[in-house]
Amino acid sequence: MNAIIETHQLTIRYGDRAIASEINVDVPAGSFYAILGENGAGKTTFIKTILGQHHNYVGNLNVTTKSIGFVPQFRDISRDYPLSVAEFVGLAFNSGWHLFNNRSEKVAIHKALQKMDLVNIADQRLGLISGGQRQRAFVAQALVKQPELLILDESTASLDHEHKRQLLTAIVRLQKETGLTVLFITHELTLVSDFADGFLLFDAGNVTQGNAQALKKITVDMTLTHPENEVHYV
Ligand SMILES: Nc1ncnc2c1ncn2[C@@H]1O[C@H](COP(=O)(O)OP(=O)(O)OP(=O)(O)O)[C@@H](O)[C@H]1O
Repeated sequence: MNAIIETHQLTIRYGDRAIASEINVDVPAGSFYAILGENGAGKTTFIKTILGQHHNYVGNLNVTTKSIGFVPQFRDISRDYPLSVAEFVGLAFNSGWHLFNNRSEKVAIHKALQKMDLVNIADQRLGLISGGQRQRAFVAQALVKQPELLILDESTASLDHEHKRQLLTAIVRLQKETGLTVLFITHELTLVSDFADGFLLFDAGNVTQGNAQALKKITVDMTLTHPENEVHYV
């Protein structure tokens, strides 16, 4: 299968300091990959490099698409946030706070709302819906331009178990139906091992790649070693 992201001897730095060295990975187009690693291991910096926001690297990085939707880790939405869910999703087409969307944009917004099961609450204010619904709205905004690659940074971290699974189920359905490639940064091994086709593990400056079977094995090993909390050790 074709790789959507391929690296050869890629070393990513801040200043002179290597964050991750000699990365050799290839993520197949249409796959769902978990991006794993402890806090500070370099996951976000790798993603920024893919997004073209971080340029301090040597070696080869080949990303075959420019059509990338990104759901960042932190988004501060207060209860008095003024936009509706649909308006928020439509911001993907606008710079600043210009809220006019033309006809084809409105169709795309509606499709993205449908994909994330948000049509029924499209007119509700983003600040007043539940955390799970809000997380789906963030994903819908990233999907509105129909990206080939969707990158999610800890999008399930604040959700309860049921809503974590619901969000991942919706994303995997899209991945299978549309051929979308998904990179999912997470610390939640047990959760993601039920969904992912493979993983990239950032650990002490090295990056290893593995398939779904290897991910299951890591998950079992980690939860046996650290039964009290699977989350903090990856
Ligand atoms: N702007 C920056 N300048 C210098 N060093 C940075 C900068 N941003 C991050 N770093 C360092 O780079 C390393 C990797 O950080 P990064 O945010 O990529 O890790 P991460 O795996 O995404 O962590 P987390 O799971 O906590 O989000 C860390 O040691 C961090 O301190």
